[in-house]
Amino acid sequence: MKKILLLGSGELGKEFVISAQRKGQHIIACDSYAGAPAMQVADEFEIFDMLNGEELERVVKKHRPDIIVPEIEAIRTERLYDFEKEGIQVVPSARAVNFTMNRKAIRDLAAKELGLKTAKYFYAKTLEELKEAADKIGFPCVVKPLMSSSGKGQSLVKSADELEHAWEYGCSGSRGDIRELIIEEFIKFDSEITLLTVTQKNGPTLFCPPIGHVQKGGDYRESFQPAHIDPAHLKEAEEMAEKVTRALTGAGLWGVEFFLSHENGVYFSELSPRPHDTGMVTLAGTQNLNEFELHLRAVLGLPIPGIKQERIGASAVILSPIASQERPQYRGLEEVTKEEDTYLRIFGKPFTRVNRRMGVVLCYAPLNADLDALRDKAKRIAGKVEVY
Ligand SMILES: Nc1ncnc2c1ncn2[C@@H]1O[C@H](COP(=O)(O)OP(=O)(O)OP(=O)(O)O)[C@@H](O)[C@H]1O
Ligand SMILES: NCC(=O)N[C@@H]1O[C@H](COP(=O)([O-])[O-])[C@@H](O)[C@H]1O
Ligand SMILES: [Mg+2]
Repeated sequence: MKKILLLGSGELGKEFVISAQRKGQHIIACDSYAGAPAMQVADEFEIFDMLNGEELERVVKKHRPDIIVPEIEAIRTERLYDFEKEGIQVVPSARAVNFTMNRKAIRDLAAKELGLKTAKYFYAKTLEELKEAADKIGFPCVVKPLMSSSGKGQSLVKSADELEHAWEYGCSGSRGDIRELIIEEFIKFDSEITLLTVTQKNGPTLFCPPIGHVQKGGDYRESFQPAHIDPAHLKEAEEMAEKVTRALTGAGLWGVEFFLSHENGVYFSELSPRPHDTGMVTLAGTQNLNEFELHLRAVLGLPIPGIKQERIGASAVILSPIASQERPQYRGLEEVTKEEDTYLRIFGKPFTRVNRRMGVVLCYAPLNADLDALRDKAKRIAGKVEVY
């Protein structure tokens, strides 16, 4: 049995804990608030600010875990190098977690060192620098904080007079104390995918069938598997995923994000060194092993005999329309449960924010079924669940 310290306890962590406990592991779930989803199913929990290095060290010293599994980006990741030196396994590696928490580190590694194709980009430390960069990139362009996730602080800028707002919005949506943004060329992609990639301690890098997804405001709304893409594009994406995960080092499951364009090919966007929100579609049984089980096996160095697509699947999110400190309630459970081949996962978050993701609807069908119809079904059913 291993002692696993989970840093971040959202919906993705909750599923990971369930997989880990089913294999007899002991989990301490951490987050900044009480009653977080993964804490509800873990063996122990700790509530503290994971961006605070001293606090992080205190918790690591207290529990002496064998393995640290980061579940979010907002962690004092520099400290992870020390823990790794002391012999604790950091997942997938301290380097991977440290590089991916800041868009600058991962983007420069991918574009400059590894030569992967990405959107053109610049960094800006002031509004003036942002304006100069926008001049070079043109409109529309995308502005994001260097440190954020789930679309926080992100804006699509259509003209120069929107830059000031994008600057303010980006700075306010930034985690931590740095005031620096990335400005990117807007890629007119035809589709986007997440390529779940598994790096192993003893074994080759494995790929899941590609997951297609749709985002709104930088946050995922629906995903489906398999995405039907050009085999040449898939091959290119797999090669890029292999390169970037090798450069970041370590064992685990990664969500590697790409934009696909018929005209311009494959662009690397970014990656998570952990299960991906769009990968929740694998909870519909689309594969023999879902993304959380794959992550766990890779982390523990257990064999993965192969990844097989068993059926097609679609996920659609349930967002909160309200902001409240009260425990949320849900209407429409009968509406969902009367549907065939459908699962509902309410994450159990103890309070709401506007547009906070509270649950997901998962639908599946045989491999030869119509994927578009399945996507519509998942969205229709998710629309029947009301958070209040
Ligand atoms: N340069 C771009 N051109 C076109 N669309 C973009 C660009 N950058 C981001 N987007 C859109 O915004 C979405 C979110 O962007 P990105 O993945 O960089 O943000 P994020 O906050 O890290 O999201 P998450 O943490 O949920 O993965 C992308 O999936 C894509 O739909
Ligand atoms: N795109 C990253 C992502 O989906 N992360 C997932 O969302 C949780 C935070 O949710 P919250 O903001 O509702 O607390 C995280 O803990 C993780 O499970
Ligand atoms: Mg993303």
